[in-house]
Amino acid sequence: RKPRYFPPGPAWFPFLGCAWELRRLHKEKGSLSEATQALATKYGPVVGARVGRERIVFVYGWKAIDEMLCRDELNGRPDNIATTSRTGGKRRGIVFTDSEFLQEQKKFVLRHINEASFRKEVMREMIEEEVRSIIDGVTRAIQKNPVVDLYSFFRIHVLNMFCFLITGQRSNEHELNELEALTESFTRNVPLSGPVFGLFPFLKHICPEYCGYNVYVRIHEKILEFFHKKVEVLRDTASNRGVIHAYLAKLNSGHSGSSFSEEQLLAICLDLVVAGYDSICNTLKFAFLYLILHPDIQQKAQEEIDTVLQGRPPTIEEKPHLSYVEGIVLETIRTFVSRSHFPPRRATKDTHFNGYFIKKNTTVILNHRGMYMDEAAGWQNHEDFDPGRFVREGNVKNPANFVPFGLGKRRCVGEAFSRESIFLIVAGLLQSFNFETVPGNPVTVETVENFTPSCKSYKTYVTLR
Ligand code: HEM
Repeated sequence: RKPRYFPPGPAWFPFLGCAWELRRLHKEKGSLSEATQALATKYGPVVGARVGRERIVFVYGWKAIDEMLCRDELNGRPDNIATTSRTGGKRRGIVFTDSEFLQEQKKFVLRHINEASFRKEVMREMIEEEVRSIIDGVTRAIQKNPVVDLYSFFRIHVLNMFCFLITGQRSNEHELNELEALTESFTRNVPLSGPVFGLFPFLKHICPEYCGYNVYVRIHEKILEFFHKKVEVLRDTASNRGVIHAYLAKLNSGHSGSSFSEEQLLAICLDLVVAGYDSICNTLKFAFLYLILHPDIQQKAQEEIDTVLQGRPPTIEEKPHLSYVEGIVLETIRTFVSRSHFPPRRATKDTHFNGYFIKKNTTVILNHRGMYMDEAAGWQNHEDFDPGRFVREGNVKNPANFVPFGLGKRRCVGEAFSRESIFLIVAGLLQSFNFETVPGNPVTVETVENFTPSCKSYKTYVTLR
């Protein structure tokens, strides 16, 4: 039964709740974020629903989400079979934990990621070298055939950057291929909307293979096992870099606190790769899709790169002078995130929001679309790809209502790493090549919903500049 003062929404039917209506809207609109936008249009910015046994509140629009992001009692994460079966039946990691446990672990990881990433010369050099390797790879490929799938070039190099962040070491080709296959399988098997057995847990007992439970557990076990092997190798290696090393040092210090454990370390590695890798790769996939669709934007960025860099390779130090290229990065991130929701939240106690009652343990889902694809939130011509909206008088302007990495205690831990690595790859490739559509191969910006939003695979006609 609906609790009193629960937000308005579609009718609840026995057993399924509103699952059928959500599925219908999803099909009709083509994406989950547009489906929940349609609910907001009908019922208002805060919509109440039930799917299976879960009560869900969907929140839409900048005003409501801005308020919600800073409410501590709405900062939890769901505690259900989907969030625990990924890590041996216990809540571990960062993405799906909360309370004091999360605070202690997140503080530690954030400090080490930020130290390991762009403030450290060695990480910066590593990323710049990976960008050079992408450029070399594309240069070699187009000598044989100018039509290439750029995405396949990014993936392995971006993965190498991640492994470096986590392990402090370069990974060999065999390891990268193994992790690449695992993340590929993860993306294919874990939908954007979460696994169906998370909402209908009994399916795990009736049809564990068919409902995706077995593959879900298997794939997480394999990724954890990959990092377990890494930890064993790094345990006896003298190094002062990478999240694993810092975490092991903390465990051995005798002052680690009860939330620290080796199982938790493995879950953190899993979270970093799963939460971040696909997001960076798909943002890059969208960036080059929009660039081939807008030769004028490409040309303007190249003129800026040529004027500022005078042939030098792009570096992070030069970023403030390449505001239009940074505009491309921000505009791509805007179009990428607006195709999805924030990771689900949970009310950690009974509370009121926008005049409605939200019971403890209700799942709360915030829609990015209403924050960045809506004139009401201040985005004029929001469907257009326009990097200029982030540039004013030659400087990057980051509007206060542009928070694609979140705000407050649950803010993304990979913001700096993402922004810098995407910038270096986009600037490096634009400096070296021209990108065009392939004649006879139409491309589309339609959303494909994998674990993170993506677009259909496309090929690019690439020539050296
Ligand atoms: C384009 C790239 C990315 C975007 C747009 C993005 C966006 C986000 C957003 C919106 C959240 C949720 C914030 C919230 O719930 O309020 C989040 C959480 C998170 N992100 Fe990212 N992210 C990106 C890349 C990365 C990378 C590269 C990493 C890892 C190095 C990463 C690790 C995480 C983690 C661990 C969380 C969970 C934080 C928490 O639950 O407290 N993300 N991200």
